Amino acid sequence: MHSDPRQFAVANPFRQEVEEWQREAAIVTRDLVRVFGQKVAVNHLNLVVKRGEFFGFLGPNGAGKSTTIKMMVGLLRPTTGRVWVAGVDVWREPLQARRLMGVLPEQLNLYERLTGREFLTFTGHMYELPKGEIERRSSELLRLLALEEDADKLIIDYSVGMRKKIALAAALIHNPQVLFLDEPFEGIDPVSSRVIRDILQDLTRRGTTIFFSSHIMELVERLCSRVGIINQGVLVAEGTLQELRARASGTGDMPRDATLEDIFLNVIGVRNEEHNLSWLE
Ligand SMILES: Nc1ncnc2c1ncn2[C@@H]1O[C@H](COP(=O)(O)OP(=O)(O)OP(=O)(O)O)[C@@H](O)[C@H]1O
Repeated sequence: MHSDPRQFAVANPFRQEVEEWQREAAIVTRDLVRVFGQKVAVNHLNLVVKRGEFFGFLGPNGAGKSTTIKMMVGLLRPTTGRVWVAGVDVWREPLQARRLMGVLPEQLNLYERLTGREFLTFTGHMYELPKGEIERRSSELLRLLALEEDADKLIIDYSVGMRKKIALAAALIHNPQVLFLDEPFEGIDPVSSRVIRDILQDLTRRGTTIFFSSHIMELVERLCSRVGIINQGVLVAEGTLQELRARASGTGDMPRDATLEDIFLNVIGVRNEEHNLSWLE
């Protein structure tokens, strides 16, 4: 181990090259670890997400998805390891990193006593956007996300889906380079779900990188250019859907037209067994 970075620079002749691809990538994690007591929630995660990718992050309940996202966005300090977003070290230059990213966390931390519109205005000011621009972007986001009618209602009176949508609007208002979304479609109705999908696809076409976690396999299959699967804190598969399919069918376990759900269940080791309650006759 090289604890002194200068020592590392001398010892590692590839350092410059490494730093170059780090700058070019949208997200890089190196040996990311998070331990809670005896529990290793994330175990030496090494991941590279390229700019403009729509990356789906999958895993069963408790696999480590939210913990990973929290470490990536600066909400939870890693036990060890490092994270770069758009070339910026998230834990060494947190303010600079925050400007480049939009975040929809799992647990929404909203200002309940503000109206939806006030919350967007507040967020826009935080990112030092000009007043006129904040108004323009807020109105457009509220209209697109069908929140116009409730824009002047307090957030405390919003439904689960409305809260998610206003949080998403706040994550988008500064036009971030990298967007982190933890379960963005949970609690969202089909109409808004379609709108959000369209917005996200448009964003990636314009070069935004999206890293999102979801349990909705069909959506991930439809939207994502690449997928990572985490199980018990370990990244167990990663690639395009075609690559994952080819790998799985190469082992003889999967048909060539396997769905993402088939691949997911196979990778995390769920066999095709009957699941019945013994006491139901
Ligand atoms: N603050 C915490 N204190 C202790 N343990 C935690 C804490 N946060 C997460 N964990 C544990 O870390 C593991 C990973 O949790 P995490 O929330 O990252 O999973 P997840 O993949 O997002 O799950 P889900 O799909 O259910 O949201 C779990 O075992 C969880 O109990």
